[in-house]
Amino acid sequence: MIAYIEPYFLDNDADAASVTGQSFDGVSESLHIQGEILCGGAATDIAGKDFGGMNCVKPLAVVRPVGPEDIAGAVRAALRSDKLTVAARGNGHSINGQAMAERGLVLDMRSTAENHFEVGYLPGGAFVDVSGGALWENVLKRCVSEYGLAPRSWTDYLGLTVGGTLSNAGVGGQAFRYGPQTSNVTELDVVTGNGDVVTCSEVENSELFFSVLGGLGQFGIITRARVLLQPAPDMVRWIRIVYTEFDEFTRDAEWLVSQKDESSFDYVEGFVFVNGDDPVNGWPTVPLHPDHDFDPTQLPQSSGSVLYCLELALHYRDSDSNSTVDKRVERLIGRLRFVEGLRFEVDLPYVDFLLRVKRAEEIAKVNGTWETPHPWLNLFVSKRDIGEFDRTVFKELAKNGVGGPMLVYPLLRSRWDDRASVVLPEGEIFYIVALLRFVPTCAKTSSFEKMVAQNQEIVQWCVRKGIDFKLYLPHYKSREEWIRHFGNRWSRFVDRKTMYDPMAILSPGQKIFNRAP
Ligand SMILES: Cc1cc2nc3c(=O)[nH]c(=O)nc-3n(C[C@H](O)[C@H](O)[C@H](O)COP(=O)(O)OP(=O)(O)OC[C@H]3O[C@@H](n4cnc5c(N)ncnc54)[C@H](O)[C@@H]3O)c2cc1C
Repeated sequence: MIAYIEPYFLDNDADAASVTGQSFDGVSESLHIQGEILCGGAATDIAGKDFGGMNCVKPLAVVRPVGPEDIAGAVRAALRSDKLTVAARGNGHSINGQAMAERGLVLDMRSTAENHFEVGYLPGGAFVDVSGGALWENVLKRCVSEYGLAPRSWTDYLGLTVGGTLSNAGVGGQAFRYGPQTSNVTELDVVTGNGDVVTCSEVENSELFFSVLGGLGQFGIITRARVLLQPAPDMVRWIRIVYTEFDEFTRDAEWLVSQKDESSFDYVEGFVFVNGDDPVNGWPTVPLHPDHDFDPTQLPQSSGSVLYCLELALHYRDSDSNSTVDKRVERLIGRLRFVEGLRFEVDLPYVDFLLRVKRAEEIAKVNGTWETPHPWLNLFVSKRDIGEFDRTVFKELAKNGVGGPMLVYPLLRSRWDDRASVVLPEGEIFYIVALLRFVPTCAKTSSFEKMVAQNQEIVQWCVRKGIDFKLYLPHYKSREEWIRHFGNRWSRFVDRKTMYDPMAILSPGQKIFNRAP
Protein backbone atom coordinates (compact mmCIF):
# COMPACT_ATOMS: atom_id res chain seq x y z
CA MET A 1 0.00 0.00 0.00
CA ILE A 2 2.74 2.41 1.00
CA ALA A 3 4.67 1.68 -2.16
CA TYR A 4 1.56 2.54 -4.09
CA ILE A 5 -0.20 5.31 -2.19
CA GLU A 6 2.58 7.31 -0.63
CA PRO A 7 4.54 8.20 -3.77
CA TYR A 8 1.31 8.73 -5.62
CA PHE A 9 -0.09 11.07 -3.06
CA LEU A 10 3.13 12.92 -2.38
CA ASP A 11 3.88 13.37 -6.09
CA ASN A 12 0.40 14.65 -6.75
CA ASP A 13 -0.03 16.71 -3.61
CA ALA A 14 -0.41 19.98 -5.49
CA ASP A 15 -3.23 18.41 -7.46
CA ALA A 16 -4.82 16.69 -4.52
CA ALA A 17 -8.15 18.24 -5.43
CA SER A 18 -8.11 16.40 -8.71
CA VAL A 19 -8.22 13.01 -6.98
CA THR A 20 -11.09 14.00 -4.75
CA GLY A 21 -13.33 11.07 -4.09
CA GLN A 22 -11.09 8.58 -5.85
CA SER A 23 -11.25 5.17 -4.27
CA PHE A 24 -8.17 2.96 -4.46
CA ASP A 25 -9.89 -0.36 -4.88
CA GLY A 26 -6.94 -1.99 -6.66
CA VAL A 27 -4.67 -1.03 -3.78
CA SER A 28 -6.93 -2.72 -1.23
CA GLU A 29 -6.72 -5.96 -3.18
CA SER A 30 -2.96 -5.92 -3.63
CA LEU A 31 -2.54 -5.37 0.10
CA HIS A 32 -5.16 -7.90 1.15
CA ILE A 33 -7.10 -5.16 2.88
CA GLN A 34 -10.72 -6.00 2.40
CA GLY A 35 -12.04 -2.59 3.38
CA GLU A 36 -12.25 0.53 1.27
CA ILE A 37 -9.34 3.00 0.97
CA LEU A 38 -9.99 6.65 0.19
CA CYS A 39 -7.42 9.31 -0.66
CA GLY A 40 -7.29 12.99 -1.55
CA GLY A 41 -10.31 15.16 -0.91
CA ALA A 42 -12.45 12.18 0.06
CA ALA A 43 -10.03 11.34 2.89
CA THR A 44 -9.82 14.97 4.02
CA ASP A 45 -13.62 15.27 4.02
CA ILE A 46 -13.86 12.35 6.43
CA ALA A 47 -10.83 12.86 8.66
CA GLY A 48 -9.46 16.36 8.02
CA LYS A 49 -11.45 17.99 10.84
CA ASP A 50 -12.98 17.06 14.18
CA PHE A 51 -15.75 18.31 16.46
CA GLY A 52 -13.40 20.94 17.92
CA GLY A 53 -13.10 22.47 14.45
CA MET A 54 -9.80 24.13 15.32
CA ASN A 55 -7.41 21.87 13.41
CA CYS A 56 -7.28 20.97 9.72
CA VAL A 57 -5.00 18.28 8.35
CA LYS A 58 -4.63 16.25 5.17
CA PRO A 59 -4.46 12.53 5.87
CA LEU A 60 -2.69 10.38 3.32
CA ALA A 61 -5.63 8.00 3.19
CA VAL A 62 -8.67 6.83 5.10
CA VAL A 63 -9.07 3.08 5.48
CA ARG A 64 -12.50 1.65 6.28
CA PRO A 65 -11.43 -1.61 7.90
CA VAL A 66 -13.61 -4.67 7.77
CA GLY A 67 -12.06 -6.14 10.94
CA PRO A 68 -8.89 -6.56 13.03
CA GLU A 69 -6.94 -8.09 10.15
CA ASP A 70 -7.39 -4.93 8.07
CA ILE A 71 -6.36 -2.82 11.06
CA ALA A 72 -3.27 -4.97 11.68
CA GLY A 73 -2.55 -4.79 7.93
CA ALA A 74 -2.55 -0.99 8.03
CA VAL A 75 -0.31 -0.92 11.12
CA ARG A 76 2.13 -3.39 9.58
CA ALA A 77 2.23 -1.35 6.36
CA ALA A 78 3.10 1.72 8.46
CA LEU A 79 5.81 -0.28 10.25
CA ARG A 80 7.40 -1.05 6.89
CA SER A 81 7.56 2.64 5.96
CA ASP A 82 9.89 5.11 7.62
CA LYS A 83 7.41 7.84 8.48
CA LEU A 84 3.84 6.70 8.19
CA THR A 85 1.48 6.96 11.21
CA VAL A 86 -1.94 5.43 11.93
CA ALA A 87 -4.82 7.07 13.78
CA ALA A 88 -7.95 5.22 14.80
CA ARG A 89 -10.86 7.58 14.36
CA GLY A 90 -13.97 6.84 16.39
CA ASN A 91 -16.63 9.44 15.75
CA GLY A 92 -14.15 12.30 15.49
CA HIS A 93 -15.58 14.09 18.53
CA SER A 94 -12.22 15.15 19.86
CA ILE A 95 -11.54 18.85 20.28
CA ASN A 96 -7.87 19.24 19.45
CA GLY A 97 -7.09 16.91 16.55
CA GLN A 98 -6.43 13.86 18.74
CA ALA A 99 -7.86 11.43 16.14
CA MET A 100 -6.06 13.04 13.19
CA ALA A 101 -2.98 11.98 11.23
CA GLU A 102 -1.28 14.55 9.02
CA ARG A 103 -0.18 12.57 5.94
CA GLY A 104 -0.90 9.39 7.84
CA LEU A 105 -3.48 6.63 7.62
CA VAL A 106 -6.76 7.18 9.40
CA LEU A 107 -8.82 4.11 10.28
CA ASP A 108 -12.50 4.98 10.18
CA MET A 109 -13.55 2.66 13.01
CA ARG A 110 -17.25 3.24 12.37
CA SER A 111 -16.99 0.70 9.53
CA THR A 112 -16.48 -2.00 12.20
CA ALA A 113 -19.46 -0.92 14.33
CA GLU A 114 -21.56 -4.00 13.65
CA ASN A 115 -18.78 -6.61 14.03
CA HIS A 116 -19.67 -7.57 17.60
CA PHE A 117 -22.83 -7.59 19.63
CA GLU A 118 -23.17 -10.51 21.95
CA VAL A 119 -24.62 -10.57 25.44
CA GLY A 120 -23.26 -13.18 27.86
CA TYR A 121 -23.52 -14.13 31.51
CA LEU A 122 -20.71 -14.94 33.94
CA PRO A 123 -20.91 -15.50 37.71
CA GLY A 124 -19.97 -11.78 38.12
CA GLY A 125 -23.00 -10.68 36.05
CA ALA A 126 -24.06 -9.91 32.51
CA PHE A 127 -21.82 -8.35 29.87
CA VAL A 128 -21.95 -7.37 26.22
CA ASP A 129 -19.16 -7.72 23.68
CA VAL A 130 -19.25 -4.68 21.39
CA SER A 131 -17.04 -3.27 18.65
CA GLY A 132 -14.53 -0.52 19.35
CA GLY A 133 -16.20 1.43 16.55
CA ALA A 134 -19.75 1.05 17.91
CA LEU A 135 -21.60 4.17 19.05
CA TRP A 136 -22.69 4.06 22.70
CA GLU A 137 -26.11 5.23 21.57
CA ASN A 138 -26.58 2.04 19.57
CA VAL A 139 -25.17 -0.13 22.35
CA LEU A 140 -27.76 1.37 24.71
CA LYS A 141 -30.70 0.89 22.36
CA ARG A 142 -29.89 -2.74 21.55
CA CYS A 143 -29.07 -3.77 25.12
CA VAL A 144 -32.30 -2.30 26.47
CA SER A 145 -34.68 -3.31 23.69
CA GLU A 146 -33.34 -6.86 23.16
CA TYR A 147 -32.27 -7.83 26.71
CA GLY A 148 -33.67 -5.30 29.22
CA LEU A 149 -30.04 -4.68 30.25
CA ALA A 150 -27.77 -1.62 30.06
CA PRO A 151 -24.15 -0.61 30.68
CA ARG A 152 -23.68 0.97 34.12
CA SER A 153 -21.52 4.02 33.38
CA TRP A 154 -22.25 6.61 30.72
CA THR A 155 -21.04 9.80 29.14
CA ASP A 156 -23.59 12.62 28.85
CA TYR A 157 -23.64 12.40 25.09
CA LEU A 158 -23.77 9.01 23.40
CA GLY A 159 -22.75 9.85 19.81
CA LEU A 160 -19.24 8.69 20.78
CA THR A 161 -17.57 5.37 20.06
CA VAL A 162 -16.69 2.71 22.58
CA GLY A 163 -13.00 2.87 21.58
CA GLY A 164 -12.96 6.68 21.67
CA THR A 165 -14.26 7.04 25.23
CA LEU A 166 -12.26 4.05 26.58
CA SER A 167 -9.11 5.73 25.25
CA ASN A 168 -9.85 8.67 27.55
CA ALA A 169 -11.99 7.49 30.51
CA GLY A 170 -15.69 8.10 29.75
CA VAL A 171 -17.10 10.18 32.60
CA GLY A 172 -20.69 11.00 33.53
CA GLY A 173 -23.16 11.19 36.39
CA GLN A 174 -22.93 7.46 37.19
CA ALA A 175 -19.12 7.50 37.61
CA PHE A 176 -19.27 8.34 41.33
CA ARG A 177 -20.75 4.89 41.87
CA TYR A 178 -19.35 2.68 39.09
CA GLY A 179 -16.25 4.61 38.10
CA PRO A 180 -15.64 5.83 34.54
CA GLN A 181 -16.38 3.60 31.56
CA THR A 182 -12.78 2.34 31.74
CA SER A 183 -13.66 0.75 35.11
CA ASN A 184 -16.59 -1.09 33.55
CA VAL A 185 -14.88 -3.23 30.90
CA THR A 186 -13.35 -6.61 31.66
CA GLU A 187 -11.76 -7.67 28.37
CA LEU A 188 -10.51 -6.08 25.16
CA ASP A 189 -9.29 -7.16 21.74
CA VAL A 190 -6.52 -4.83 20.68
CA VAL A 191 -4.27 -4.35 17.65
CA THR A 192 -0.96 -3.06 19.04
CA GLY A 193 1.50 -0.72 17.38
CA ASN A 194 3.56 -3.85 16.66
CA GLY A 195 0.73 -5.08 14.44
CA ASP A 196 -0.22 -7.89 16.85
CA VAL A 197 -3.84 -8.82 17.50
CA VAL A 198 -4.12 -9.50 21.25
CA THR A 199 -6.93 -10.33 23.70
CA CYS A 200 -6.31 -8.77 27.10
CA SER A 201 -7.99 -8.46 30.49
CA GLU A 202 -7.11 -8.04 34.14
CA VAL A 203 -5.68 -11.59 34.12
CA GLU A 204 -4.52 -12.05 30.52
CA ASN A 205 -1.95 -9.63 29.04
CA SER A 206 -2.95 -7.31 31.87
CA GLU A 207 -0.25 -4.70 31.23
CA LEU A 208 -1.67 -4.12 27.73
CA PHE A 209 -5.23 -4.06 29.10
CA PHE A 210 -4.48 -1.28 31.59
CA SER A 211 -2.19 0.57 29.16
CA VAL A 212 -4.96 0.88 26.59
CA LEU A 213 -7.64 2.03 29.08
CA GLY A 214 -7.27 5.81 29.22
CA GLY A 215 -4.20 5.39 27.00
CA LEU A 216 -5.06 8.15 24.50
CA GLY A 217 -4.83 5.64 21.64
CA GLN A 218 -1.06 5.32 22.21
CA PHE A 219 -0.71 1.58 22.74
CA GLY A 220 -3.29 -0.19 20.64
CA ILE A 221 -6.51 0.01 18.70
CA ILE A 222 -9.53 -1.43 20.49
CA THR A 223 -11.57 -3.65 18.19
CA ARG A 224 -13.76 -5.32 20.83
CA ALA A 225 -14.70 -4.41 24.39
CA ARG A 226 -16.52 -6.50 27.00
CA VAL A 227 -18.77 -4.09 28.87
CA LEU A 228 -20.50 -4.90 32.19
CA LEU A 229 -24.29 -4.69 32.22
CA GLN A 230 -27.03 -4.25 34.81
CA PRO A 231 -30.81 -4.55 34.59
CA ALA A 232 -32.13 -1.43 32.87
CA PRO A 233 -34.68 0.57 34.88
CA ASP A 234 -37.87 1.65 33.10
CA MET A 235 -38.04 5.23 34.26
CA VAL A 236 -35.97 8.05 35.73
CA ARG A 237 -36.93 10.97 37.94
CA TRP A 238 -34.69 13.80 36.75
CA ILE A 239 -34.23 16.66 39.23
CA ARG A 240 -32.43 20.00 39.31
CA ILE A 241 -31.95 22.06 42.47
CA VAL A 242 -30.33 25.48 42.72
CA TYR A 243 -27.70 26.83 45.11
CA THR A 244 -26.33 30.33 45.59
CA GLU A 245 -23.29 29.32 47.65
CA PHE A 246 -20.52 27.15 46.25
CA ASP A 247 -19.59 25.60 49.59
CA GLU A 248 -23.19 24.47 50.20
CA PHE A 249 -23.35 23.06 46.67
CA THR A 250 -20.10 21.11 47.11
CA ARG A 251 -21.03 19.90 50.61
CA ASP A 252 -24.29 18.42 49.35
CA ALA A 253 -22.74 17.01 46.17
CA GLU A 254 -19.93 15.35 48.13
CA TRP A 255 -22.41 13.95 50.65
CA LEU A 256 -24.50 12.44 47.87
CA VAL A 257 -21.57 10.79 46.07
CA SER A 258 -20.19 9.41 49.33
CA GLN A 259 -23.35 7.52 50.30
CA LYS A 260 -23.28 3.74 50.14
CA ASP A 261 -24.34 2.15 46.85
CA GLU A 262 -28.11 2.05 46.47
CA SER A 263 -28.65 4.68 49.17
CA SER A 264 -28.12 7.70 46.96
CA PHE A 265 -29.34 8.94 43.63
CA ASP A 266 -28.31 6.89 40.59
CA TYR A 267 -26.82 9.91 38.85
CA VAL A 268 -25.20 13.05 40.28
CA GLU A 269 -23.86 15.92 38.22
CA GLY A 270 -23.69 19.67 38.71
CA PHE A 271 -23.29 22.85 36.75
CA VAL A 272 -22.65 26.56 37.08
CA PHE A 273 -24.90 29.11 35.46
CA VAL A 274 -25.05 32.87 35.19
CA ASN A 275 -27.33 34.73 37.60
CA GLY A 276 -29.34 36.43 34.85
CA ASP A 277 -31.70 35.73 31.99
CA ASP A 278 -29.03 34.90 29.40
CA PRO A 279 -30.61 32.25 27.12
CA VAL A 280 -27.33 30.30 26.76
CA ASN A 281 -25.98 30.31 30.31
CA GLY A 282 -28.62 31.86 32.54
CA TRP A 283 -31.88 31.09 34.39
CA PRO A 284 -33.82 29.82 31.32
CA THR A 285 -31.35 26.90 30.98
CA VAL A 286 -32.24 25.38 34.36
CA PRO A 287 -35.91 24.19 34.21
CA LEU A 288 -36.42 20.72 32.73
CA HIS A 289 -39.77 21.27 31.09
CA PRO A 290 -41.04 24.13 28.88
CA ASP A 291 -43.95 24.66 31.32
CA HIS A 292 -41.58 25.24 34.26
CA ASP A 293 -40.40 28.78 34.97
CA PHE A 294 -37.33 29.88 36.87
CA ASP A 295 -38.55 32.47 39.37
CA PRO A 296 -35.56 34.68 40.26
CA THR A 297 -37.50 36.34 43.10
CA GLN A 298 -36.80 33.15 45.05
CA LEU A 299 -33.10 33.99 45.09
CA PRO A 300 -31.74 35.76 48.18
CA GLN A 301 -30.50 39.34 47.72
CA SER A 302 -27.02 38.18 48.61
CA SER A 303 -26.68 35.87 45.58
CA GLY A 304 -23.67 36.55 43.38
CA SER A 305 -22.87 36.65 39.67
CA VAL A 306 -23.08 32.88 39.25
CA LEU A 307 -25.32 30.16 40.71
CA TYR A 308 -24.92 26.41 40.99
CA CYS A 309 -27.21 23.54 40.17
CA LEU A 310 -27.15 19.93 41.28
CA GLU A 311 -28.57 17.59 38.68
CA LEU A 312 -29.83 14.28 40.08
CA ALA A 313 -31.62 11.22 38.81
CA LEU A 314 -33.31 8.28 40.47
CA HIS A 315 -34.07 5.08 38.57
CA TYR A 316 -37.32 3.23 39.08
CA ARG A 317 -39.54 0.54 37.60
CA ASP A 318 -42.97 0.94 36.06
CA SER A 319 -44.26 -1.23 38.89
CA ASP A 320 -43.04 1.24 41.59
CA SER A 321 -45.87 3.43 42.86
CA ASN A 322 -45.56 7.21 42.73
CA SER A 323 -45.54 7.40 46.50
CA THR A 324 -42.62 4.94 46.73
CA VAL A 325 -40.59 7.03 44.31
CA ASP A 326 -41.59 10.27 46.08
CA LYS A 327 -40.49 8.82 49.43
CA ARG A 328 -37.10 7.73 48.10
CA VAL A 329 -36.52 11.17 46.59
CA GLU A 330 -37.65 13.10 49.68
CA ARG A 331 -35.50 10.99 52.02
CA LEU A 332 -32.41 12.17 50.12
CA ILE A 333 -33.43 15.61 49.02
CA GLY A 334 -34.80 16.56 52.42
CA ARG A 335 -31.21 16.72 53.69
CA LEU A 336 -29.98 19.13 51.00
CA ARG A 337 -29.70 22.92 51.42
CA PHE A 338 -30.76 24.25 48.05
CA VAL A 339 -32.83 27.40 47.51
CA GLU A 340 -36.42 26.62 48.37
CA GLY A 341 -38.70 27.07 45.38
CA LEU A 342 -35.93 26.44 42.88
CA ARG A 343 -36.44 22.73 42.36
CA PHE A 344 -37.39 21.30 38.98
CA GLU A 345 -38.25 17.72 38.11
CA VAL A 346 -39.67 15.51 35.40
CA ASP A 347 -40.22 11.77 34.97
CA LEU A 348 -39.08 10.21 31.71
CA PRO A 349 -38.14 6.83 30.24
CA TYR A 350 -34.59 5.69 31.08
CA VAL A 351 -33.45 5.62 27.43
CA ASP A 352 -34.78 9.15 26.83
CA PHE A 353 -32.88 10.35 29.89
CA LEU A 354 -29.61 8.87 28.61
CA LEU A 355 -30.25 10.36 25.16
CA ARG A 356 -31.08 13.82 26.60
CA VAL A 357 -28.10 15.55 24.95
CA LYS A 358 -29.26 14.38 21.53
CA ARG A 359 -31.96 17.05 21.71
CA ALA A 360 -29.28 19.69 22.26
CA GLU A 361 -27.37 18.24 19.30
CA GLU A 362 -30.45 18.54 17.08
CA ILE A 363 -30.97 22.17 18.12
CA ALA A 364 -27.29 23.00 17.57
CA LYS A 365 -27.44 21.38 14.14
CA VAL A 366 -30.43 23.53 13.22
CA ASN A 367 -28.89 26.78 14.48
CA GLY A 368 -25.49 25.96 12.98
CA THR A 369 -23.43 25.83 16.20
CA TRP A 370 -22.72 22.09 15.85
CA GLU A 371 -20.49 23.01 12.90
CA THR A 372 -18.74 26.09 14.35
CA PRO A 373 -15.55 25.61 16.44
CA HIS A 374 -15.79 24.22 19.99
CA PRO A 375 -12.90 25.41 22.11
CA TRP A 376 -13.79 23.18 25.06
CA LEU A 377 -11.75 22.89 28.22
CA ASN A 378 -12.06 19.81 30.46
CA LEU A 379 -10.17 19.42 33.72
CA PHE A 380 -10.04 17.34 36.87
CA VAL A 381 -9.48 19.59 39.91
CA SER A 382 -8.75 18.29 43.41
CA LYS A 383 -11.25 18.87 46.22
CA ARG A 384 -8.47 20.82 47.96
CA ASP A 385 -8.40 23.45 45.22
CA ILE A 386 -11.94 23.52 43.87
CA GLY A 387 -12.93 26.48 46.12
CA GLU A 388 -10.08 28.59 44.79
CA PHE A 389 -10.95 27.49 41.26
CA ASP A 390 -14.53 28.65 41.84
CA ARG A 391 -13.42 32.07 43.13
CA THR A 392 -11.09 32.75 40.21
CA VAL A 393 -12.61 30.91 37.27
CA PHE A 394 -16.37 30.65 37.79
CA LYS A 395 -16.88 33.85 39.79
CA GLU A 396 -14.46 36.01 37.81
CA LEU A 397 -13.19 34.78 34.44
CA ALA A 398 -16.39 32.94 33.45
CA LYS A 399 -18.93 35.05 35.34
CA ASN A 400 -20.67 36.07 32.12
CA GLY A 401 -20.80 32.50 30.83
CA VAL A 402 -18.69 30.63 28.28
CA GLY A 403 -21.19 30.25 25.43
CA GLY A 404 -22.37 26.83 26.63
CA PRO A 405 -22.74 24.61 29.68
CA MET A 406 -20.23 24.77 32.56
CA LEU A 407 -20.14 21.45 34.40
CA VAL A 408 -18.69 20.83 37.86
CA TYR A 409 -19.30 17.74 40.00
CA PRO A 410 -17.37 15.45 42.31
CA LEU A 411 -15.93 12.00 41.55
CA LEU A 412 -14.32 9.39 43.77
CA ARG A 413 -10.80 8.27 43.02
CA SER A 414 -11.38 4.85 44.60
CA ARG A 415 -13.78 4.03 41.72
CA TRP A 416 -10.94 4.44 39.19
CA ASP A 417 -8.30 1.81 38.59
CA ASP A 418 -4.83 3.20 39.20
CA ARG A 419 -3.35 0.69 36.78
CA ALA A 420 -5.11 2.37 33.81
CA SER A 421 -3.16 5.06 31.93
CA VAL A 422 -5.32 8.07 32.86
CA VAL A 423 -3.86 10.42 35.49
CA LEU A 424 -5.86 12.13 38.27
CA PRO A 425 -5.31 14.79 40.95
CA GLU A 426 -4.48 13.65 44.49
CA GLY A 427 -7.08 12.80 47.14
CA GLU A 428 -10.22 10.67 47.20
CA ILE A 429 -12.58 13.40 45.98
CA PHE A 430 -11.86 15.45 42.88
CA TYR A 431 -14.09 17.44 40.53
CA ILE A 432 -14.60 17.25 36.80
CA VAL A 433 -14.90 20.73 35.32
CA ALA A 434 -16.04 21.21 31.73
CA LEU A 435 -16.37 24.52 29.90
CA LEU A 436 -18.36 23.49 26.85
CA ARG A 437 -18.08 26.54 24.63
CA PHE A 438 -20.13 26.96 21.47
CA VAL A 439 -19.28 29.74 19.00
CA PRO A 440 -22.38 31.48 17.56
CA THR A 441 -22.59 31.28 13.77
CA CYS A 442 -22.51 35.07 13.42
CA ALA A 443 -19.55 35.53 15.82
CA LYS A 444 -16.41 37.30 14.68
CA THR A 445 -13.14 35.33 14.64
CA SER A 446 -12.03 37.44 17.59
CA SER A 447 -14.70 35.95 19.87
CA PHE A 448 -13.44 32.42 19.12
CA GLU A 449 -9.85 33.54 19.68
CA LYS A 450 -10.88 35.07 23.00
CA MET A 451 -12.33 31.72 24.09
CA VAL A 452 -9.11 29.90 23.21
CA ALA A 453 -7.08 32.57 25.02
CA GLN A 454 -9.27 32.27 28.10
CA ASN A 455 -8.77 28.50 28.19
CA GLN A 456 -5.01 29.05 28.06
CA GLU A 457 -5.28 31.68 30.79
CA ILE A 458 -7.13 29.21 33.03
CA VAL A 459 -4.58 26.44 32.50
CA GLN A 460 -1.68 28.84 33.04
CA TRP A 461 -3.34 30.17 36.20
CA CYS A 462 -3.73 26.61 37.50
CA VAL A 463 -0.04 25.91 36.85
CA ARG A 464 1.10 29.22 38.38
CA LYS A 465 -1.01 28.81 41.50
CA GLY A 466 0.01 25.19 42.01
CA ILE A 467 -3.61 24.03 41.64
CA ASP A 468 -3.75 20.22 41.79
CA PHE A 469 -5.34 19.57 38.40
CA LYS A 470 -5.10 17.38 35.31
CA LEU A 471 -6.48 18.15 31.88
CA TYR A 472 -9.13 15.60 30.87
CA LEU A 473 -8.98 14.82 27.11
CA PRO A 474 -5.55 16.42 27.46
CA HIS A 475 -3.97 18.51 24.77
CA TYR A 476 -0.39 19.71 25.00
CA LYS A 477 2.17 20.62 22.38
CA SER A 478 5.51 20.24 24.16
CA ARG A 479 7.14 17.22 25.76
CA GLU A 480 7.72 19.23 28.96
CA GLU A 481 3.98 19.79 29.30
CA TRP A 482 3.25 16.09 28.78
CA ILE A 483 5.86 15.18 31.38
CA ARG A 484 4.24 17.60 33.82
CA HIS A 485 0.81 16.19 32.97
CA PHE A 486 1.79 12.59 33.72
CA GLY A 487 3.99 13.51 36.70
CA ASN A 488 5.35 10.37 38.37
CA ARG A 489 3.41 8.25 35.82
CA TRP A 490 5.44 9.55 32.87
CA SER A 491 8.05 6.79 32.96
CA ARG A 492 5.30 4.14 33.09
CA PHE A 493 3.64 5.76 30.06
CA VAL A 494 6.95 5.79 28.16
CA ASP A 495 7.69 2.15 29.10
CA ARG A 496 4.27 1.14 27.84
CA LYS A 497 4.88 3.00 24.58
CA THR A 498 8.22 1.23 24.15
CA MET A 499 6.52 -2.10 24.68
CA TYR A 500 3.40 -1.73 22.53
CA ASP A 501 4.19 0.95 19.94
CA PRO A 502 7.97 1.36 19.81
CA MET A 503 7.92 3.13 16.42
CA ALA A 504 5.30 5.64 17.68
CA ILE A 505 2.92 4.88 14.86
CA LEU A 506 -0.38 5.18 16.73
CA SER A 507 -2.53 8.27 17.37
CA PRO A 508 -0.02 10.93 16.25
CA GLY A 509 -2.69 13.62 16.76
CA GLN A 510 -2.12 13.42 20.52
CA LYS A 511 1.33 14.93 19.88
CA ILE A 512 2.99 13.03 22.72
CA PHE A 513 5.62 11.04 20.80
CA ASN A 514 7.29 11.58 17.43
CA ARG A 515 7.24 8.82 14.83
CA ALA A 516 10.54 6.96 14.99
CA PRO A 517 12.31 6.94 11.58
C1 LIG B 1 -20.93 16.60 22.44
C2 LIG B 1 -19.87 15.87 23.23
C3 LIG B 1 -20.16 15.43 24.51
C4 LIG B 1 -19.19 14.75 25.26
N1 LIG B 1 -19.52 14.31 26.51
C5 LIG B 1 -18.61 13.63 27.23
C6 LIG B 1 -18.93 13.13 28.52
O1 LIG B 1 -20.02 13.34 29.05
N2 LIG B 1 -17.98 12.43 29.19
C7 LIG B 1 -16.75 12.17 28.64
O2 LIG B 1 -15.95 11.49 29.28
N3 LIG B 1 -16.42 12.65 27.43
C8 LIG B 1 -17.31 13.37 26.73
N4 LIG B 1 -16.97 13.85 25.50
C9 LIG B 1 -15.59 13.66 25.03
C10 LIG B 1 -15.43 12.34 24.32
O3 LIG B 1 -15.49 11.27 25.25
C11 LIG B 1 -14.06 12.23 23.65
O4 LIG B 1 -13.85 13.32 22.82
C12 LIG B 1 -13.98 10.94 22.84
O5 LIG B 1 -12.66 10.74 22.45
C13 LIG B 1 -14.83 11.04 21.63
O6 LIG B 1 -15.07 9.76 21.11
P1 LIG B 1 -14.87 9.53 19.56
O7 LIG B 1 -15.42 8.19 19.32
O8 LIG B 1 -15.42 10.64 18.76
O9 LIG B 1 -13.27 9.50 19.53
P2 LIG B 1 -12.24 10.23 18.52
O10 LIG B 1 -12.32 11.69 18.73
O11 LIG B 1 -12.51 9.73 17.16
O12 LIG B 1 -10.88 9.64 19.07
C14 LIG B 1 -10.36 10.05 20.33
C15 LIG B 1 -9.00 9.39 20.58
O13 LIG B 1 -9.17 8.00 20.75
C16 LIG B 1 -8.47 7.28 19.75
N5 LIG B 1 -9.34 6.18 19.34
C17 LIG B 1 -10.53 6.25 18.71
N6 LIG B 1 -11.03 5.02 18.55
C18 LIG B 1 -10.15 4.17 19.09
C19 LIG B 1 -10.09 2.76 19.24
N7 LIG B 1 -11.06 1.96 18.78
N8 LIG B 1 -9.02 2.21 19.86
C20 LIG B 1 -8.02 2.99 20.34
N9 LIG B 1 -8.00 4.32 20.20
C21 LIG B 1 -9.07 4.90 19.60
C22 LIG B 1 -8.20 8.28 18.64
O14 LIG B 1 -7.05 7.95 17.89
C23 LIG B 1 -8.01 9.55 19.44
O15 LIG B 1 -6.70 9.61 19.95
C24 LIG B 1 -17.90 14.55 24.73
C25 LIG B 1 -17.59 15.02 23.44
C26 LIG B 1 -18.57 15.68 22.71
C27 LIG B 1 -18.23 16.19 21.35
